[in-house]
Amino acid sequence: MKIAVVGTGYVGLVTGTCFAETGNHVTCVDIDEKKVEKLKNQIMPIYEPGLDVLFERNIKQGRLDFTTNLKEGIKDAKIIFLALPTPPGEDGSADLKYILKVASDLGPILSEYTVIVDKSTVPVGTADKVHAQIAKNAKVPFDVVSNPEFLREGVAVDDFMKPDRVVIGTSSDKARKVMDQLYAPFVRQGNPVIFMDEKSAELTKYAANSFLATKITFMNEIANMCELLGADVDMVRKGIGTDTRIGKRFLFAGIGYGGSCFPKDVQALAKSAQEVKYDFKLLTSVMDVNQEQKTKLIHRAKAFYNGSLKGKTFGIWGLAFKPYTDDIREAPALENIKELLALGAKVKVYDPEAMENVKELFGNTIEFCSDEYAAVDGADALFIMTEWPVFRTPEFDKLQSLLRSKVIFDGRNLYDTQAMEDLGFTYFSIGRKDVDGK
Ligand SMILES: NC(=O)C1=CN([C@@H]2O[C@H](COP(=O)(O)OP(=O)(O)OC[C@H]3O[C@@H](n4cnc5c(N)ncnc54)[C@H](O)[C@@H]3O)[C@@H](O)[C@H]2O)C=CC1
Ligand SMILES: O=C(O)[C@H]1O[C@H](OP(=O)(O)OP(=O)(O)OC[C@H]2O[C@@H](n3ccc(=O)[nH]c3=O)[C@H](O)[C@@H]2O)[C@H](O)[C@@H](O)[C@@H]1O
Repeated sequence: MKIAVVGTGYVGLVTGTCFAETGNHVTCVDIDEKKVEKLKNQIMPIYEPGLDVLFERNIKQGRLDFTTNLKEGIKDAKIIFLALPTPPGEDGSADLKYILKVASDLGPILSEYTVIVDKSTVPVGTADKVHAQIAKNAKVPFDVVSNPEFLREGVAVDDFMKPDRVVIGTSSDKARKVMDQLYAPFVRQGNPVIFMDEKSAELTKYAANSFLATKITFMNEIANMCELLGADVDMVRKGIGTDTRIGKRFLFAGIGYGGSCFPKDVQALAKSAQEVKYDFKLLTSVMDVNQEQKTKLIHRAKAFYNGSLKGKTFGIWGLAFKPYTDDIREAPALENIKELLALGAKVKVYDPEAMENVKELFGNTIEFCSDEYAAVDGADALFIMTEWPVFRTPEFDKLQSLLRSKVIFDGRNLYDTQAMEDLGFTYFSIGRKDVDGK
């Protein structure tokens, strides 16, 4: 089948590449000329494990190509995916300007029946808006379908190729058949394609992300209680996660959720609630708690250093919002760096993948180091912000000799507290007992 994907960000690239991998011919369209030039030269603009191999194979086999020209890109396409940004507008609601612009451009250039698919995360009612926008100038029949994406960065290929479920919102039998055929290879393992109406599909996406953000936030609050009561959040996590009604995943306490989606989607759902005059109190709390959680370790550092961080040097391990990505959107590390600089501290950083993206933001106000050990050389303490595997088993001897004093603020609970006590570290983590290295 011939498919067009409009927007070659994370979702567009994974969607396009995976549909090519299952034998379709995919043309990806983007207005960013530099990006399209790179893609044409087989340069992958994002770091996503496993995607590059599929990407190169499908380009070589002639199933995946790129253009900046929408009309050329959608030629003969039976399905057009919109994988466009939906960033927060000034009031926190999802800004639909990118989607509606492409919808209005599509109207006059559709030449036969086409299924247009909202792959972006969009508020309830967007499929209707996209339909109305296209209909203004369309001369041929078409359907607009909602097909939200649930992939996670870092494991995006696996999530896309072997989804837990595929959600498709459509009230058209014709569109349903086309989508069913397209997704057949992805659900051979028996996971379902769940058909529903457009509005329910749109809300399903916000409900999923908001539920997961709430689950994490709940554990962060339990961690805060653990600290006050002397309990251990890792034990509590194991204790409740083994209950299959709760489940083991997304129960890890830390320095708050970040990324390009949880923060914006929780905010957008709260805004949608406001618009229909519903007071979604839970979401407001989730956002407030998450905000406080992000810089929690700085408060602990301030208390440890008798109120002032001025003149101190801190090493930071991890900049990306989570491991296996170079994405720094809403990464807790960024807020911590800003706060440390504002308090007069010096900052040295290392991340296996995200350094270039952070250079664009902080320039020479912080020191970028060649590896994790260089980042702690001469530092007063280490802050751990992202749980990259390389940080899990450091050479503690080396760490001890490089740090000015043996102090670690760990936002991801990477180390065993007893082991840190045995090694003589002063060790602060989340929801567990503090280790006083004296
Ligand atoms: N990043 C993720 O892991 C996930 C994102 N989503 C949702 O998918 C949507 C897209 O997200 P990302 O891929 O992260 O966005 P992104 O910001 O990385 O990429 C969007 C792309 O669209 C392009 N674009 C903008 N206007 C265009 C136009 N008129 N014509 C052609 N291309 C245009 C941009 O140049 C950019 O390359 C968002 O709604 C997001 O919430 C959903 C699931 C996962
Ligand atoms: O809509 C989206 O864009 C995507 O958002 C998330 O995926 P992603 O943002 O890639 O990353 P997650 O693995 O969900 O992690 C999000 C944040 O939560 C944090 N987190 C996650 C799990 C956990 O137990 N604790 C925790 O603090 C991570 O550190 C990270 O900052 C969802 O998991 C995807 O299903 C969804 O498609």
